[in-house]
Amino acid sequence: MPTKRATCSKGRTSAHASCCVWFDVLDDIQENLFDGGECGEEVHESLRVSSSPNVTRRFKHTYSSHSTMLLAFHRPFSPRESSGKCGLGADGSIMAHSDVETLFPANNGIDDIVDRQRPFAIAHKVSFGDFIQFAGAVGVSNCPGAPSLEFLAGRLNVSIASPPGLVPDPFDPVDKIIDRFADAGFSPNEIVDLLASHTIAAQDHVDPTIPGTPFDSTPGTFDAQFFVETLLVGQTFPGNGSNQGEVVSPLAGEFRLQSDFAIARDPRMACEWQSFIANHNTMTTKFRAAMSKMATLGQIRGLLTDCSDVIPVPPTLTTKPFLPAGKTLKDVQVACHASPFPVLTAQPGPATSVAPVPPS
Ligand code: HEM
Ligand SMILES: [Mn+2]
Repeated sequence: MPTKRATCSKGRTSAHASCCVWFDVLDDIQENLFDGGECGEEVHESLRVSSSPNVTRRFKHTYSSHSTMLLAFHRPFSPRESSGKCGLGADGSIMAHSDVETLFPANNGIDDIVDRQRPFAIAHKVSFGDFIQFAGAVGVSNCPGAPSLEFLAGRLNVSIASPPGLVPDPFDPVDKIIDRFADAGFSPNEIVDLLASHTIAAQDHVDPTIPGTPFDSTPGTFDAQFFVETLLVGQTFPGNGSNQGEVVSPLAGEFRLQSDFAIARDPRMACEWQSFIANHNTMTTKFRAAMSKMATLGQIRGLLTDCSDVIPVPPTLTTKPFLPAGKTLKDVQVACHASPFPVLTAQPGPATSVAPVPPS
């Protein structure tokens, strides 16, 4: 029997009438937080994405997945254990308690986005916890190649500030990172799944002299380049030399986190890492699943309403993973020995440098 869909603003429909408010939030943030929501189709194929404010920045300024991670690590106190009073977990505490949580070193750079998001949540009378997840899903949907993320609404606007030290730092040893994620219920492979996010990411604070330095040559595209380029032999620092949590990168203008370098080569995770290079669909499917899991930590799924039909469908990816110009297979430090390294075409021409992501 066909169920009747609720009609929301501008004739859009949702399975649940209570989801209609999110179409209005969508319009507002695409226009006023994401610069019109155009995640530049022009971005998707180029390492020279820098001339327009691109999706990486938007992603950061709307998402800060580290806030989600932070929330995720509230896990030890589930709603049940805390007598149902506080919706701990993905509860929006970073927005309600930004005075405390954005000071944690691992949340470096998150304060500005939290401050920019908060008024939207208040204006639309939605909870901080819901808003953070929604903005993340909408931000990702602006990136070509990304999955359309699940979005469930209904987190209470009640939270307590997180204790420090729960979110991993880029200089943490792999064992410690695995432990932190395990505390939140994530397997080593799921860490890799979540790290697909670093394909649309840049650093501002590890080396503050070169803000906007991306982790792969295509920070405007949700592709597998991050998984390719982290396996290349490192050569130079893009900025002023070695910083805590930084190791040499293979391309001028590209930044490499020590944690990404180490996880890519760790025998527990190397095959998951390599598998995404040849299979974009696996990468996005697993990223979506891990993000759903993270977004509902500390929540009871059955008490939330599925508003995923409000999230836009991301543009499709038209590129395939490649070896950056000047690189050959010999430059790849293959770390998975269970399956052959995928065949990649090399970008023609001389080596080029990766353009920084401009501040918005
Ligand atoms: C393995 C643990 C992780 C470590 C050690 C780590 C570390 C970092 C660091 C140091 C930065 C640069 C921050 C700055 O200087 O501004 C960064 C950026 C970023 N990370 Fe992670 N990360 C981890 C996992 C994750 C996860 C699980 C997600 C999302 C699911 C994520 C999403 C991002 C994004 C989107 C950015 C880019 C922000 C921007 O473009 O400005 N990271 N990460
Ligand atoms: Mn990319």
